[in-house]
Amino acid sequence: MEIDPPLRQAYKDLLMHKKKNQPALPAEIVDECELPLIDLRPLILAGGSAEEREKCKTEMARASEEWGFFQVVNHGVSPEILDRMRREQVKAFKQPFDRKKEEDDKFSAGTYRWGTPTATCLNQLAWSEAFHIPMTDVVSSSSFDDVNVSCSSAIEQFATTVADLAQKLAGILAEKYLGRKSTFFQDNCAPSTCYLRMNRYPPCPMPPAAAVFGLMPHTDSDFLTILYQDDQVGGLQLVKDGKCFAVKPNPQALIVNIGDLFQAWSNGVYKSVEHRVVTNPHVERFSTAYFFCPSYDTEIESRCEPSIYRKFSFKEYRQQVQEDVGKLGRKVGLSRFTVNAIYS
Ligand SMILES: O=C(O)CCC(=O)C(=O)O
Ligand SMILES: [Fe+2]
Repeated sequence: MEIDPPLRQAYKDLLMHKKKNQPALPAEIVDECELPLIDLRPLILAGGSAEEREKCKTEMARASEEWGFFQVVNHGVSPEILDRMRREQVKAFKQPFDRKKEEDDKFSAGTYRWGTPTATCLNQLAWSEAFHIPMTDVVSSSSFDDVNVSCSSAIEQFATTVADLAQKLAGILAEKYLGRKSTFFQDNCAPSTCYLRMNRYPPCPMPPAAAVFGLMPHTDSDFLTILYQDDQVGGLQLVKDGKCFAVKPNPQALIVNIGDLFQAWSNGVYKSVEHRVVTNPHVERFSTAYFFCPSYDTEIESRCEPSIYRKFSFKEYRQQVQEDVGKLGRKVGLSRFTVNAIYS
C-alpha cells in the first residue's frame, strides 16, 4: 500500500505546464546558524530569582526583534510527551494514502493536505503532507479515534502543554513591548482558537536544480508558532538580514517564531520573518507546529503613533490571505495592511 501522496505525479503535471524559458532559481548559499538559545528554567520552574527571570524575558524580546526566531530549552514539555507525540505522528502518516484522504471526510474539512492544491508552477509545489487540526478537534479527540486511541491522547497532551507555553511566552513578549502586563492574549487567544499542524516531508528524488521546496517560503499568519522539529533531519531555513540560514536541529529545544499578527500588534518591533523547508533526497522529516491565534473577530492594532499597520480583524486577514493565494498563487501578507498600502 502506498503511503506517500502522489507528489511525483503533481510534479510531472506541473512540468508540462512549465512556461518556456522559465528561469531556474539561482542556487543560494546557505549558512548554518545557531538560533538564539534561551533557557526558560527561571520562568517555568520555581526557584529562579527576579533578576534571572527578567534576563530571560529580555533575551526573548531581543531575539524576537533581531531574528523573529529563537529556541527554548527547559520549556516544560517533557521528553516523554514529545516522544509520544512524534511516535503517534509517524503512525498517522504511515497509513496508506487513501486512508489519510479519508480522515478528511470524517473530520473537519481540510484536515489532511498534501502538495499545494493551488500550485500553478513548479516552484509552488510543496513536497510535503500535513494534518491540519483545529484545537477544538484536538480536545474533543474525535480525530484518530478509530485508527488508534493513544494517538489522540498523545496529540492532546502535547497540544495542551504547548498551548500553555505559547500563552506564557506571548504574555511575556507583550509585557516587554508594552512595559506593563496585558491580558490581551488571555482575552483573545484561547486554545480553542489555535491549531496544530503535523508535517511530513517525504524524501524528494528531484535534483536540486528542480528547486522543489518541502514548504514554500512563507511567514506564519498567527501571533506566534511553537515548532517541534525533527531532532535529526534539518531542513528549516530562515531569512535574516537578506541572507538565508539553515537551522541546526537541537533535540532538547523547541523553536518559537513570531507571526504576522505579533509584528502588526507590536508595530513592527517583533519580526515575522520568512522561512521555508528544503527537501532531503534520502530521508523523510517530521515536524509539528502549534499556531497561537486569536478568535476571528479579534482586532489587531498596535495603539502606537505613528502606526505602520491599519487596524484589521483576524478574520479579514485570513480572508485576504486566502484570496491572494487563490488569485496570485501566493500570500501577500502584512504589506496589504500598512496604512499606506499600495495594494487595492
Ligand atoms: O517543518 C518545519 O520545520 C517548519 C514548518 C512551518 O514553517 C509551518 O508549518 O508553518
Ligand atoms: Fe511556518
